[in-house]
Amino acid sequence: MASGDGGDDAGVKRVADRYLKREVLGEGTYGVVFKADDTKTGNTVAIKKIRLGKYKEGVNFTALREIKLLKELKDSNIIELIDAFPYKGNLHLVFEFMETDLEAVIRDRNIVLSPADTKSYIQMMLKGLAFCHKKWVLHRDMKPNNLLIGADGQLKLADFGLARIFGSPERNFTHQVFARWYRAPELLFGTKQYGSAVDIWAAGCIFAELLLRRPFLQGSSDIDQLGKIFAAFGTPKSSQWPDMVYLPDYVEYQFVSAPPLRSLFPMASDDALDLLSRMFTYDPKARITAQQALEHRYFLSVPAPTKPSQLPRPPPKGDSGNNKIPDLNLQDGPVVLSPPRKLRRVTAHEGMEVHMHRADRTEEHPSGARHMDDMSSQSSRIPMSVDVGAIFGTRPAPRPTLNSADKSRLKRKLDMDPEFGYTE
Ligand SMILES: Nc1ncnc2c1ncn2[C@@H]1O[C@H](COP(=O)(O)OP(=O)(O)OP(=O)(O)O)[C@@H](O)[C@H]1O
Repeated sequence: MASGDGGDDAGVKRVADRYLKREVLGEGTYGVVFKADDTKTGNTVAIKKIRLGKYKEGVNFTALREIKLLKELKDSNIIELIDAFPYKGNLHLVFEFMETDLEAVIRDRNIVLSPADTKSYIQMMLKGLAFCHKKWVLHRDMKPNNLLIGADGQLKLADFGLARIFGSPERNFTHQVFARWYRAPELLFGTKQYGSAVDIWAAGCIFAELLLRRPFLQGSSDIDQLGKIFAAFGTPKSSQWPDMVYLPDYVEYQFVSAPPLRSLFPMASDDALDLLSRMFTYDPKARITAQQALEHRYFLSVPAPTKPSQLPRPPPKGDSGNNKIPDLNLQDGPVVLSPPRKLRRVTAHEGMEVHMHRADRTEEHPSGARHMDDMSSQSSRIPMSVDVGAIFGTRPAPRPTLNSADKSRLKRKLDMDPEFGYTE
């Protein structure tokens, strides 16, 4: 039981005269989440207690106004934000309670997902995205554990808009590294001006993960993430993505051609592959939108999506052993696994990498936007031989081979990113 909110002793605590706080459900990027009873409605809710920290000053103004907007986002595929209030120095966000999430579905080895089940989950995800994008709200942190599943089987997007309001104040190693796997290439190239296409890329990664039953592109650093993307889809040509060369962290990679998508997803239908390729379009301006994706023939062709109430689901969280994190080396061959949340064993080296990335990425918020004209268009050539097999995580990603000129040009990158080694 988390402490410090309510007035009473051990056991149930009352929060803001309305909620009876029960057990802690977990801790995420923004703070602790606990289960509670809403005495006003009799419903079970999940309360996210956000440590305001350095955002204390601003939260009363901008953040609370934005949160008010989030409360108005009501859709059957979005987690409802029921209430929001500051309490004892923390902001409390009250959400409808959900039994499980897509991460638990993907990694549950007892669950067999039929093509119709996958289609149903993807359709619900895209419906939620399309609704929010229509209202100009981005998610920015799409990943399987942010797709919650209710007792009725409905999948709902959680944490919508929070990344924009709060940034990633407490993003630690675990949260940073797994969020990376879903990052769009424009974000990895350091764009400051991004749009709903970043959510579509992430949604494509989640689609792929449902098909493969393991994370698709498991980069160990931002550069390695790009390497994994290029190994899967080929290096982008400027004809495919004309604005790419203007992005702040753009570097030119040695050309790698794309393997057939079919070779990466041998079991997927042609329609599924076509939709995937449109979600993984490099140029964010040309990437399919959520609404267009919903109109794609994948959703019109057989099999029809499974009804949510008939979808296979793991037992509700908190039931025996369901929350155990498997003890796995992520790069050791194909495993049924989605990003584990509470992987605490971090080597000093990995911790250092995260620290460096955090420092490097502090200006991600749109308020720090630089105009494209201000951005350096100088590029460095990184000869890089990428190995398609590496994207399956069966062996480490190949090291790029650099000559001395490359080395000095890339010194800054190497300083930032100890994972990015090189060989003579
Ligand atoms: N509405 C909800 N209903 C039930 N459980 C929830 C709800 N929201 C969050 N949880 C659970 O609370 C825990 C913490 O969730 P939170 O969203 O803060 O972080 P996370 O999803 O684990 O990681 P991240 O912050 O990186 O997204 C998780 O176990 C999550 O499943």
